[in-house]
Amino acid sequence: MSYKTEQKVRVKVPASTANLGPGFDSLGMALNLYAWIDMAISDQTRIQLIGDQMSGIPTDKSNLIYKVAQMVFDNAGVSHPELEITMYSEIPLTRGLGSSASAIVGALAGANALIGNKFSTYELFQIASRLEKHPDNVGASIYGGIVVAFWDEVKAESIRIEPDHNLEVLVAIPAFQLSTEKARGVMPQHVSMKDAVFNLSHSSLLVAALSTGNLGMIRHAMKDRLHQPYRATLIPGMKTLLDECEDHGALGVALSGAGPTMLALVDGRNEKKTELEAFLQGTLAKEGIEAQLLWLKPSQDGVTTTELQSGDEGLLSLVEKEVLA
Ligand SMILES: Nc1ncnc2c1ncn2[C@@H]1O[C@H](COP(=O)(O)OP(=O)(O)OP(=O)(O)O)[C@@H](O)[C@H]1O
Ligand SMILES: N[C@@H](CCO)C(=O)O
Repeated sequence: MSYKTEQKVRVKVPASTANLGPGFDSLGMALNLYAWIDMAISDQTRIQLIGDQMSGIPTDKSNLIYKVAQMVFDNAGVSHPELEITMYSEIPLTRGLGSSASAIVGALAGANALIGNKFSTYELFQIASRLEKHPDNVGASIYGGIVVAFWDEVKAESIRIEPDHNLEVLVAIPAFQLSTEKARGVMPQHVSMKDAVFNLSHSSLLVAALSTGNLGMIRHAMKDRLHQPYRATLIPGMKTLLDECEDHGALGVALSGAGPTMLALVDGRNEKKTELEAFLQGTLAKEGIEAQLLWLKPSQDGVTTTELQSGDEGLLSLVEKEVLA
């Protein structure tokens, strides 16, 4: 079988926040912070990573994006061992905003586009869930919006929910990194039936609240007993934020993904935004943690790809001119 081979593609992929509190490994929301990847089949592999977020990421064939792209080609039965890859990302690395999912999804979409989109979006979601081992971040980065999903180690299924147009997101991104591996390592192997029921009822209610635009219900629903109490030992100040953010204007608060970023959902019409900012930053500062605050929105768009023409400007030039959008 032969495929139309594109020369060069550009992928834009959103960041994501996983869990939203009780929806451990099953709820994700795409955020309007993005990574871009240019990918082309080449005669020699060259990997260029642009920007501060990329520091420490390898630029040889051990790079995750290169490896995931090769997996797509192998699955399709084609061989393109040499690739030219350029990536620029606004998504902070290893902070709980889905940087690894953005790399996996971006690589899958880019490589798939180069071979004429042999795989459907659903098939890419299956591969991405298998690679990431949970579908929440990758689902949001692929489909955009809010994604409810499961992965049972054989297949993944998901439904997208449209985020309420008043929903805004304030994130506090600590200066330190926390790997998902480490944050999963502090969780117990078994939980009580009581805690399991607590989470399934709260997660179900949260999904219903988000689906119906019942923003007032979020403060009751966004509570978790499966992972946050354990992970709070890794992030000083987290327990205070979980207990008190709602008194300072948040609709609800959670650890973003595996952390260390803290995330507050906010009604855009709320007048206590400055108070919430001060509370988040002040609480972390009291523990000696420097944190960057960012106001974000849910990203309606999931991953997108465009075919580049020979005259199109490269990512580096667009980043330097600050016109990348
Ligand atoms: N652009 C990239 N290229 C190659 N590897 C990357 C890239 N982005 C992330 N990674 C890999 O993913 C790791 C971070 O994944 P990890 O799951 O620990 O955090 P995260 O994805 O940022 O947060 P979370 O999964 O909690 O939302 C990095 O240390 C790096 O190994
Ligand atoms: N659901 C995952 C997201 C982080 O990758 C976790 O909380 O470990």
